[in-house]
Parts: sequence; C-alpha cells; structure tokens
Amino acid sequence: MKLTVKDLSMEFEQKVVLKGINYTFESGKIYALLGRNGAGKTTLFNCIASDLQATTMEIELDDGVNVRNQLLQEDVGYVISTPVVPDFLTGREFLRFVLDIHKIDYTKEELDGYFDYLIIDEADRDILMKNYSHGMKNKMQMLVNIITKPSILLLDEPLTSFDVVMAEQMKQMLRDIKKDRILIFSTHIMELALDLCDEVLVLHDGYIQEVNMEDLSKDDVKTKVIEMLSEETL
Ligand SMILES: Nc1ncnc2c1ncn2[C@@H]1O[C@H](COP(=O)(O)OP(=O)(O)OP(=O)(O)O)[C@@H](O)[C@H]1O
Repeated sequence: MKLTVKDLSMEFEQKVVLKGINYTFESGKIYALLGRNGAGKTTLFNCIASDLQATTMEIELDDGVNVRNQLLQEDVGYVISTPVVPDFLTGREFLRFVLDIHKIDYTKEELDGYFDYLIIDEADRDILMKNYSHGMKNKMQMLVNIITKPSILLLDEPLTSFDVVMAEQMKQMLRDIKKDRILIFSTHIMELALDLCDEVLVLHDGYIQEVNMEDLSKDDVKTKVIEMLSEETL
C-alpha cells in the first residue's frame, strides 16, 4: 500500500506552515516525523486526517489493486498526545461501543483480553473514563486504533505518557502491525525515532526532507537531523 501526498500546503491567516509537502509513504515501514516546536507536524496530520482543510493537497492511496484520490474516514486512525475519550463512559462501555459500531463480535473473555493486553487493571475497567489517568486514556485511544485497523495510522507523540513497560509493548505492537499499514509517528525523542522507525523525515521550513541513513551510525544521524533542523531555511 502507498500513500502519496502531493503539493500539500497549509496557510493560516498570518502564517504559512506547510509550503509544499510531497512524499510517498509505504506500508511495511514506520516513518518518524521530526521537527521543531511549531514546525507543523500536527498540522500535517490534521490535514491528512481531514480535521483541517489544507490550502492545497492531492492524495493518492494505492492499495495494490485500486488507486483512490480521496481518503475515507475509516482509512485514517489518529492517536494524539492529548487523548480525547468520552468521559461519561466506563472503559468497558467505550470498548463495547467501538466493537459494536464496527460490527466486531466478541465474548466477555475477549473483551477482558483487550484490557489485559493493555495492562488495564480489572478494578479500572468499570469506572468512568473521566477518572482515568492520561496514560490510561491514551491506552484506550491506541486500543481503538488497534481494533479498527485503519490503513493509515498517524501517531502524534503517542508514547510519551506510557510507562516503560507499556511503551516497549506498544513499540512491539507497532512493529507487528506495520506490514499492512502506513505508520507515521511524530516525536521529539530522537532515540525513539531511531529505535522504532525505518525512515526518518525532517519537517522544516514547511517542507519534508528524508534523512539518508545509509552507512550512518545513530550518532551521525542525530547530528545530521540537528543540523537540518538548525538551518535558517532549506
Ligand atoms: N488552527 C490554527 N490557527 C492558526 N494557527 C495555527 C492553527 N493550528 C496550528 N497553527 C499554527 O501552526 C504552526 C504549527 O503548529 P503545529 O501544532 O502543527 O506544530 P508542531 O510541529 O506539531 O509543534 P509541537 O512540536 O510544538 O507540537 C504553529 O505556529 C501554530 O500556531
């Protein structure tokens, strides 16, 4: 599967944030998106997820059989660092709701299996999610995206609230699912990008540049990324 983003620009009233993004993302790889604060990483995700109307953008999704020029809502999963879950539902009610609307059959054991997988304590499964910690809300958000299997998964700094055990488990899960999905992962943690991701992309001055990592050590890549992000303009 391939997702091609062409001529993506995004201009807010006072500021041009994205000037011309052209890139083809492929399934089987995890892409790290690095950029300075305010570079436009979230804006880029919002445009791909149609949460924002880009000023200009063309899209091509090639699943190997068909090519489409529009993304459907179910094509894109979006995990944001500040998770939004319905506070008035318990974790179990929310999960049931998600499974029901996606017409996925489940037994009580399978439902508990999802919570077990995410290491959500039995005592927490039937309390309102408004009482969940930030990390627990994030887990629920991640779980929805595991269950619904969107072709494109946008992850905006998703691991920062997870404890070390959960973060490792999530990294492994992302490696496991990358074969059939396009995964784009924004982070400020360079070690995480280099550990988890197959390609490193730098968003700077409104454009994306791929970091050629061939024959480079991790330290060399880090130096290169910092140099790229420090440039006044590309
Ligand atoms: N709805 C909006 N209206 C006006 N300006 C916006 C809007 N959304 C984002 N911006 C501006 O776009 C720029 C990019 O913001 P964005 O959140 O995409 O950056 P980011 O790379 O995700 O930053 P960070 O790493 O700090 O999270 C910022 O200058 C921001 O103020």
